[in-house]
Amino acid sequence: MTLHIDDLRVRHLGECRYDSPLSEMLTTKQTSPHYVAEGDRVLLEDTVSMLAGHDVPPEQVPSFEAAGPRKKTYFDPSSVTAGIVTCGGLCPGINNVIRGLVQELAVHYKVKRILGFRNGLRGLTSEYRDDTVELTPEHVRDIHNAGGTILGSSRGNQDPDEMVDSLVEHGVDVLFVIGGDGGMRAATCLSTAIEARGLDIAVLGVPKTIDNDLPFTDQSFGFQSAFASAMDFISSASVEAAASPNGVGLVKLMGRHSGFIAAYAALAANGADIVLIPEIAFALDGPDGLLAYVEQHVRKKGYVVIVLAEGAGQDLLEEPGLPHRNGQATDASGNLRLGKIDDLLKERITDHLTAVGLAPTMRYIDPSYAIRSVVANAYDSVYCLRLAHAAAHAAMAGRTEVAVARWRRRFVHVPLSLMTSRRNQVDPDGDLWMSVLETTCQPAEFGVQREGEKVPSGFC
Ligand SMILES: Nc1ncnc2c1ncn2[C@@H]1O[C@H](COP(=O)(O)OP(=O)(O)OP(=O)(O)O)[C@@H](O)[C@H]1O
Ligand SMILES: O=P(O)(O)OC[C@H]1O[C@](O)(CO)[C@@H](O)[C@@H]1O
Ligand SMILES: [Mg+2]
Repeated sequence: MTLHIDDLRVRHLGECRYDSPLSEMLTTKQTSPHYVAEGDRVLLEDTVSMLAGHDVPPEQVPSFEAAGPRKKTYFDPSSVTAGIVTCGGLCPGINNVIRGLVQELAVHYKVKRILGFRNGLRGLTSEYRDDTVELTPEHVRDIHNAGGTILGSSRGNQDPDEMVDSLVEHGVDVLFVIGGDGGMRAATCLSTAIEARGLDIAVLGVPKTIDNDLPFTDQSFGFQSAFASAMDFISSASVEAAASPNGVGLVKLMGRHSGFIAAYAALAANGADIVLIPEIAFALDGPDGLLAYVEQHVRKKGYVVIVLAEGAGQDLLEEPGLPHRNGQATDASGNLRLGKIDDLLKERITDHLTAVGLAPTMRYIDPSYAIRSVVANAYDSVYCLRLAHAAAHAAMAGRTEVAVARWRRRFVHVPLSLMTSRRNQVDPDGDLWMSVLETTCQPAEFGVQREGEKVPSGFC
């Protein structure tokens, strides 16, 4: 997808006319390796060859608006009511973001009021819109010490107009939506409905997902805490498998369409022999298939450790996502329910190893929600706080239909249209997957050949 600078432009509600309470801090600020001055932009691409591909002057090269405080604000802070909503699956650090928003808005901007809508976007429907919670610095002082979200979350679709009615009823001027891809889509719908009614309400997204599947952000908050937690389960599976006759350690991790948690956790644990992710198809049978490789491993090493992303190998299940597998084809938000690839692998590996005289001891671990309900680690805590600051500044400056993100280590404004334009996935030709292959020594693919390519039989 080739992007033009216009694709990266951010919507403004209007001219910034009020002196920002932070303006004094900004008087001497200039762009440096550690700061991007107001008005400067952050490049989308970062290699010489990619930049050389654009035959345009530097100011037209695709770039993001830099995040951060402005000298002037669009809103008069003292008259602002802010709303916060958290939606979708849990993710470490949501409370940190809520806390950071409340502190920045209350302490520095001294906004009039901050409302938390409860239980996700459901909290903006007519039925639940009065079940709000007033958020103050005192209220949020210690919430970063707990996982989850103090506001609650949910899945399920809501009518944008009904949600806008709730914002109007509560006099909300800026709404912060902390959500994943679905949440960012919902924020876009809300913003469209707000614009259609000619209302002056800013909608800001703070991208949240342990799957790290949102684009145009280096990594999403909470991802690091989640894969650090997943790492411990891989280590446990390795210990168990190594101590068992023909041990098979199988760890299933979250990751519907993107295998980042599996890849990073496996690298962190550095004890996995095989990593299977949704982005790379694999065959079970045949001389280059997964089962033959597992057998070879168990014969040579005595055990094998497999890290499996939940969305991997869905094509191997007869009817992926169909009702009989999980009761319903999709969840309340329309996300496809996945087939149980872990069940298939357990069965096929056990059958295969038994047939070749290596009856296995299966050590299966599904940490499931345990990795996303943890408290944010120190890195994520800092990251969440800084994202919250960036979101508060963007809102007060009248930016709307935009998400805050960290891009190549700088904080930037990403139009929601871009945030929802594609999915971030592990690139089979990228250096992350190369590191996984170097670490596990597994072949680049199991029995599935790309056109005109010979499948290598492994590095080690
Ligand atoms: N395409 C869409 N258009 C409008 N709203 C949507 C859309 N998809 C999801 N939503 C809304 O966004 C909310 C969150 O979506 P979803 O449950 O998919 O989680 P998410 O934000 O993607 O988070 P995660 O994937 O990390 O769990 C849902 O309650 C739903 O109302
Ligand atoms: O059971 P829930 O809450 O729908 O969440 C499950 C999904 O949420 C995620 O954590 C994030 O979308 C996925 O990895 C996982 O499949
Ligand atoms: Mg999602």
